Amino acid sequence: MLTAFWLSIAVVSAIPIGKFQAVFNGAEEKGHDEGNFRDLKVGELNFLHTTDTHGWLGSHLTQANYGADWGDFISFTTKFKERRIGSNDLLLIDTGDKHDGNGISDATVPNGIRSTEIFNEQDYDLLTLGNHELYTEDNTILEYYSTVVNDKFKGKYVASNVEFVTNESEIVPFGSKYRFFQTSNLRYNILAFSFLFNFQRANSRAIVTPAAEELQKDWFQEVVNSYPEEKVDVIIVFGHMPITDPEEHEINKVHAILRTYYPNSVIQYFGGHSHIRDFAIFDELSTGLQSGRFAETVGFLSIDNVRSEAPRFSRRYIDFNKDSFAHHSGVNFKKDLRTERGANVSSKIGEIREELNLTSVVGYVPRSYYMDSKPLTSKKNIYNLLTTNVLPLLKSKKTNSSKSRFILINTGSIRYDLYEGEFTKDTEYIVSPFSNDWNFVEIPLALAEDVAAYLNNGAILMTSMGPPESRMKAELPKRRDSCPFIHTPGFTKGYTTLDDFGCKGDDKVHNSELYFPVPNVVQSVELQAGWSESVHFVFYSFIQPYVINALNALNEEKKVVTYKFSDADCMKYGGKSTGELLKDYIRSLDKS
Ligand SMILES: Nc1nc2c(ncn2[C@@H]2O[C@H](COP(=O)(O)O)[C@@H](O)[C@H]2O)c(=O)[nH]1
Ligand SMILES: [Zn+2]
Ligand SMILES: [Zn+2]
Repeated sequence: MLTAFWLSIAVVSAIPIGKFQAVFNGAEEKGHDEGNFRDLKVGELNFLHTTDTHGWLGSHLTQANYGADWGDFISFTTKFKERRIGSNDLLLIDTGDKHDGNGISDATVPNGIRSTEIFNEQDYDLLTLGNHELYTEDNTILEYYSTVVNDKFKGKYVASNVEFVTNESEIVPFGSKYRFFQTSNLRYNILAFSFLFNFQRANSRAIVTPAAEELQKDWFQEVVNSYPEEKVDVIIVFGHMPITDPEEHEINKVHAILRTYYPNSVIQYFGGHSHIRDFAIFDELSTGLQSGRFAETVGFLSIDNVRSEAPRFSRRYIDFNKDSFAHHSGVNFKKDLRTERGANVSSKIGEIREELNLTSVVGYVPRSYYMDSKPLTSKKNIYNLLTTNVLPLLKSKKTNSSKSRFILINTGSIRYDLYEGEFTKDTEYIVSPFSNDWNFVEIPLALAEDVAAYLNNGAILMTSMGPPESRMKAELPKRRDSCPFIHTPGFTKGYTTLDDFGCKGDDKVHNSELYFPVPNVVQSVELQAGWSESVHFVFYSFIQPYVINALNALNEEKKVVTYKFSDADCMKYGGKSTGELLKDYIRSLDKS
């Protein structure tokens, strides 16, 4: 397999990049190439952006690159504002997905109830929701009543294309449809919108309208009438929507619509959902920033000459650690970074960890297992571990050892590498946070044996089955040249991000990570000797629609059965979750 180095990707923009490079001349910043920091270029209007934090508020305990917690982040933004911004302006923005992926958010019922208190300690100027706030009613209700209507964020929580169904079954906006305000120092007139991507799996308490459709509604026309171009300095469009979207191009459609009303305005995008660091040039007056995932990154963007015809944009991806935070906020030592409020939040996080027993040890992981920096065939690949040693441990009342069995999972159900060392209660939520039911259908082997291949070749499924970042990485081979592959003794592994401004966006030079493509689904196969009329085909309830679709498409072609598959054919299989089976496997290693 050709080794595909993961470095990130260029962006599909509406107009040939070459044109923009002339406008953004010298955009490829002259960042340092040795082991010290690439600095931030503070401008008139500055932004710090987070997205897809997924409950990672307590730092990455095993990765120093991301060793700051939410309290340190609060200290950083305070010090950064005090010491670097001066008479300019700074806006803090978040673009959703705030649980599902860490014990601090997921070890409570409902998940997020304690982590939301911590998250909301940050003084965001603009915030919104992601699809993970809409999978379950509990999460949606919690998000609405704890954050949307929280006085602290009055007017600041914007969701232009999402509505909430209240307890009284009334349909109301999920926050503000837009926000018009002036920045505190330079009094820039800001018009802000927020769009969630076209997420169609929302629970009954929320309604999502595709962004382009939403912009046809009267409310938007009224906003344009109230705030015509001459009254607006900058339009901010922030939301849980990828900045680079090679499949749906949703953000490009939004941009084209806004440009018909605001042809000469600066439009600044902040995106999320695909879990990558990214920066895109949309046109001479418009760029987009995306700031990774899991509190590994604070995205920085500045705009200078805001009111001119040639605004200048600068971006930086800040590693979420105290060295970076101290350096960029201009304090000499990490100890000087701490603020009282930040310190209080950090100690609250420690209390929650204790209270939720997150540090309790289940077993010991003898070696690290990776999602995509080892190939699927490697014993160090986590999907290889699951399909070989873990999924076959699944037992339930339906298990019939005389029957062949397939167990299929979507690779997006695994959220993080499994590192060598203690497997704690937190590890289960980090690696496999979704509490999915196991369902099954009893089908002929002739159909069962082709389902995985079908699901792995269906491009349409890319957007909702695989790990979020893999959707973009899979596009890698079609992109422009990648960045130099860095392997320098003493450097730590981390991100080297290729974006529309080149390869020097990361605030530190890191050794590059290898990347190997990840399919949409993987499966364990247990074929019993002898011919068995039918097999048990077991799968996550989350992917049931895709399994039914695959069976009917395959049967259309192979004519194995004379009926169409539907939900009625799917039965509960039962048994332990993948996270629990993984714990059982790790415990068994201790005994051997
Ligand atoms: N097996 C499950 N996979 C799930 C579930 N909810 C989400 N997912 C996976 O996550 C991505 C979306 O994650 P995001 O952070 O990019 O929004 C999705 O495409 C699935 O692959 C679940 O309940 N079970
Ligand atoms: Zn996410
Ligand atoms: Zn998302």
